[in-house]
Amino acid sequence: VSRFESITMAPPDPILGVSEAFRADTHEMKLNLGVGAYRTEELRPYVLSVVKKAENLMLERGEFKEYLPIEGLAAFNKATAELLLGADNPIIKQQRIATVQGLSGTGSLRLAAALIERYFPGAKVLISSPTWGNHKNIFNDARVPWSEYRYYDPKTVGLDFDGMISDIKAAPEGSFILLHGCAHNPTGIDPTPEQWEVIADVIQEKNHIPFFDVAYQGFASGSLDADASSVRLFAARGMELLVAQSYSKNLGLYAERIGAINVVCSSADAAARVKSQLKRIARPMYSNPPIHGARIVANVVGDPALFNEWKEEMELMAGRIKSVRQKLYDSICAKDKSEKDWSYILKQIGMFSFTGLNRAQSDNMTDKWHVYMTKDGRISLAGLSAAKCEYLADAIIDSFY
Ligand SMILES: Cc1ncc(COP(=O)(O)O)c(CNOCC(=O)O)c1O
Repeated sequence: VSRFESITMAPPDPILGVSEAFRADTHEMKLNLGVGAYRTEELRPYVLSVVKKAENLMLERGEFKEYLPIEGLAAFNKATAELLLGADNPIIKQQRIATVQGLSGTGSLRLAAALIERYFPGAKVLISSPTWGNHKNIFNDARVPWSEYRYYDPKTVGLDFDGMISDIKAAPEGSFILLHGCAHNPTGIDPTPEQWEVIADVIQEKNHIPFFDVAYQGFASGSLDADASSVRLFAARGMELLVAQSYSKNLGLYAERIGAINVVCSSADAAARVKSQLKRIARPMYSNPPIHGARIVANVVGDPALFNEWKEEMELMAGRIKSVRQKLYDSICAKDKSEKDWSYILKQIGMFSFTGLNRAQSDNMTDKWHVYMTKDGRISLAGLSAAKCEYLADAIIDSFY
């Protein structure tokens, strides 16, 4: 008998498991709207041309593969903080931001969770209901207690703003409030600028600590600055805050695992101490981060021509998703004879659309129509081509009624 007899089979991941089921399906019309990864109109993965150019540059230079410092590549850390806050943000000159390169967004969130567990015993993290499937796992494994704030209103397929505010108000003083900087996953529903102001007010009032998860900067609207406006609003108020970043989507560096954790502090001295403890957490966890993705980001941002080309490519990606969102909406409206108002599909932003389909209806999408999506009704528009919108509209209408 094996010594590992007590280890049971783990269930498939709610998001990544969808792709496994998709691959096993042999139906010719199958459609993978599960994982949040960008696809071209031909439904193929996309390596940005600026990434290829940067990699060619790096190959020509023949760079070393020595260990990075625990905190990562300095040029990357500088670039990522400037992208987030704006290069001319006084916080950067005042050295009030602690930036540590992390293993993409997930690893950066995990470093922050470990810091909270170690230095804020008993503090809770409030996460949106619903939220990205891995948030709960990250805080559970880091032994950080969490609870949910209301976010999605199924009646309006919109934001339950009053519920969100009252839950944040009701949380114990000094809680961490996890906020999606832009392109909320899975709902695609973002607060308006006015609502962000109120969210900042209540967080300041209750002495909470804002904790942003920024996984789609530039990818949601096509503009790096617009997509960082929520974070910059809080920073401009002089609030201390945490921000996890990821370059998986906006630079297409998914498997390179490149991101960062940023902690904006009220003084340079506090930032230095926070950075030193983030390093102390990272060292026994993975010692130091991978260099390739960090160099790509540093090279793209560091070269004005490449930086501009990257911005154009982000607008292209965001643009394709916006147009396929519009085409899906038009296809549904053309087919659906009921009075149902589907405009929520247009109001949502970013890679995902929350269709409002419940679990049974989502199952029908897969079982009958071979459309693969997460069971919460989320579809990744990045995996949809204009050519497939009619078919998807038929599937959605069939599943809804
Ligand atoms: C809100 C959020 N935070 C963090 C991340 C972290 O991504 P990564 O660790 O790749 O940077 C992601 C990426 N999710 O993409 C997979 C999916 O939802 O289908 C994310 O959506």
